[in-house]
Amino acid sequence: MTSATKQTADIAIIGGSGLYQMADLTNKRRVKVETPFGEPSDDIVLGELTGTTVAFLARHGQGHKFMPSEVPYRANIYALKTLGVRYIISVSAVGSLQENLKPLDMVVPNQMIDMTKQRVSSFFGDGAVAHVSMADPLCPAMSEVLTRSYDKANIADGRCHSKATYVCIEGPQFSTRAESQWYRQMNADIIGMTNMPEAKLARETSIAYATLALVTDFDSWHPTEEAVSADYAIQNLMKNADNAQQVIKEAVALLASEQPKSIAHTALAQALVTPIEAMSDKTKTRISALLPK
Ligand SMILES: CSC[C@H]1O[C@H](OP(=O)(O)O)[C@H](O)[C@@H]1O
Ligand SMILES: Nc1ncnc2[nH]cnc12
Repeated sequence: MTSATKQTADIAIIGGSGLYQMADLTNKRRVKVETPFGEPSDDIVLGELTGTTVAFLARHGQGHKFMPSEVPYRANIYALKTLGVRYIISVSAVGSLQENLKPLDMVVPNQMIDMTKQRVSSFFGDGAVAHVSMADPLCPAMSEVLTRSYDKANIADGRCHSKATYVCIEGPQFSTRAESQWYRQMNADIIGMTNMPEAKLARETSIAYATLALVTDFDSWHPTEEAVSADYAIQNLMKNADNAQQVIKEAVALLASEQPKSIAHTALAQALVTPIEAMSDKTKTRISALLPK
């Protein structure tokens, strides 16, 4: 099968707020994927980017219909797994919790703190137990590719920072000033509402996952900068969406040519506690895409 007609992809992009499509994707075909966990946020768009087939999924759906708590995270990740995806580039708007991370900067975080409260964060259960390692929640090899891609893209505005901690809140409301200060005391650097449980679920499916975070605001802690509003964040995001797509293009080319090994690719092999033979047929069917063949 030529890459132009492939219905599978090695690399996926999950586009967050403000990134509902990729301008340079060619030969687009929309794929509806049903999963045992329901429907994904939207059709998945397969297409070619710099000669490589990629899968694009708008996290909040076209028209931004799903709140962070409502995003069907399990269906999204499971659907990408069934398309053969091994690398997910997650693109996200974030607030800055540090003076040196400024709107229009990009950040490739390496750590996460999960402060979400009402999200299902595992594919397991119903007689199947697995405990994947989340010590390094974002794939180090892919993150290194993202920072290199930023340098290759020659972005005129802002800077790129790495080794930062992303704190994920439930939302949809932004944080109070007291909460924002508390996250700073936790040594969090950036704040968002979506990358958990996405990163946990990706790890359970053995897909490498890394984040390109676009700084849009100073959240609510800053003594002189305006406290974040959706309008303010989206205006800054729109200024940076084209730049993000240039970085993604470089990253896709590097991932396709280098195919980096990821700690995620073998994550489930070390984590499954329940023998497959001990699982019910119903459970095995439900998580079949995850289980070793
Ligand atoms: C519109 S700003 C708040 C919104 O943006 C971020 O979403 P995403 O990670 O999908 O870019 C943040 O988590 C909130 O959902
Ligand atoms: N300050 C903020 N808090 C949570 N999510 C965000 N997304 C963009 N800015 C944000």
